[in-house]
Amino acid sequence: MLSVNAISRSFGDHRVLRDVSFEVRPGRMTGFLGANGSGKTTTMRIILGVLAPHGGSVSWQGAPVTQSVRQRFGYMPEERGLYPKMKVAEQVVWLGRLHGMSQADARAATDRLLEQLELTERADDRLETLSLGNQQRVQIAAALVHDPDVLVLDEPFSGLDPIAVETVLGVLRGRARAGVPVLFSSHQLALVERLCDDLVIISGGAIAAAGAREELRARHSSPRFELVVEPDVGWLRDQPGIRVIDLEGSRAVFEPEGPGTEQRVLAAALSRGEVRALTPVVPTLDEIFREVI
Ligand SMILES: Nc1ncnc2c1ncn2[C@@H]1O[C@H](COP(=O)(O)OP(=O)(O)OP(=O)(O)O)[C@@H](O)[C@H]1O
Repeated sequence: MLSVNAISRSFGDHRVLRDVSFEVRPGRMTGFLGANGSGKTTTMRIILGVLAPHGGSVSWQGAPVTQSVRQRFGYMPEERGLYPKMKVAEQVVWLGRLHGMSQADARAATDRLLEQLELTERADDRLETLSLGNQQRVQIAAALVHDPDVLVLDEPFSGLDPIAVETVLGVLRGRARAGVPVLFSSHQLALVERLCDDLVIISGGAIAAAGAREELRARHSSPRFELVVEPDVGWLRDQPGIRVIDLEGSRAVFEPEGPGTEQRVLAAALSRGEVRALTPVVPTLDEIFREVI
């Protein structure tokens, strides 16, 4: 497990991170969310040792992260640092070699990754001749070539079309299933909602919420129900013990003020006519995000 333990960091007088702690668990995709400037990239840079924290530490498997441990991390930085004039495969092989791989192992891993990322046909093209989305896939290959123990990816899905998102997602999920902790930042909440197991939400340099996605959902949801009836649900406004959130025509969303109240509402609805649905409403990640930041 990768643990971030109470890290803090300032730039001049600007305190950018305050006591940031969270865990990235093996085999899980952890989404790192926060508004622009909230401290995601700074946190990731500290995890990778590109930047030193002013307080706190980062540990891997319970021990402080050293440079040799970091050699086994895979990082996709915000500033995409590949060489535009170098050929795609040559570049990924070279990065594998920098991580200590033999030429043959780096070549085999590169070929495998380029195939998984659907880039085999571009292997001998210079990076600058690829579309931005394809360059982004090469960045993913560069982060993964040495089969890292931990993956830290800054916005790996930005700029990818929906098909490319699925391709990259398949590759990352494969690594997670093999037991690798994967931390990735993203502003695409619908995407994060679909693909992450755990969430870390940072706001103004401090952790606003962290935990398993479903746990966070449960914690941040006040029980709400959607009721759909025939013909009209206007009578719901006069029901005691509930708060009507939204009502239009035959559909309404309400919050029961006490346990079991929704059953009384259901009985009232059935006594008036046809009930099409009474469904619990689960908050979206977008709603949770707005609530906690
Ligand atoms: N090298 C630096 N020098 C001065 N200030 C910095 C430096 N790096 C980051 N900051 C400041 O730290 C704050 C957090 O920046 P950071 O890049 O970590 O945010 P972020 O959450 O990754 O944002 P975004 O979603 O926009 O990428 C910002 O106010 C930024 O201006």
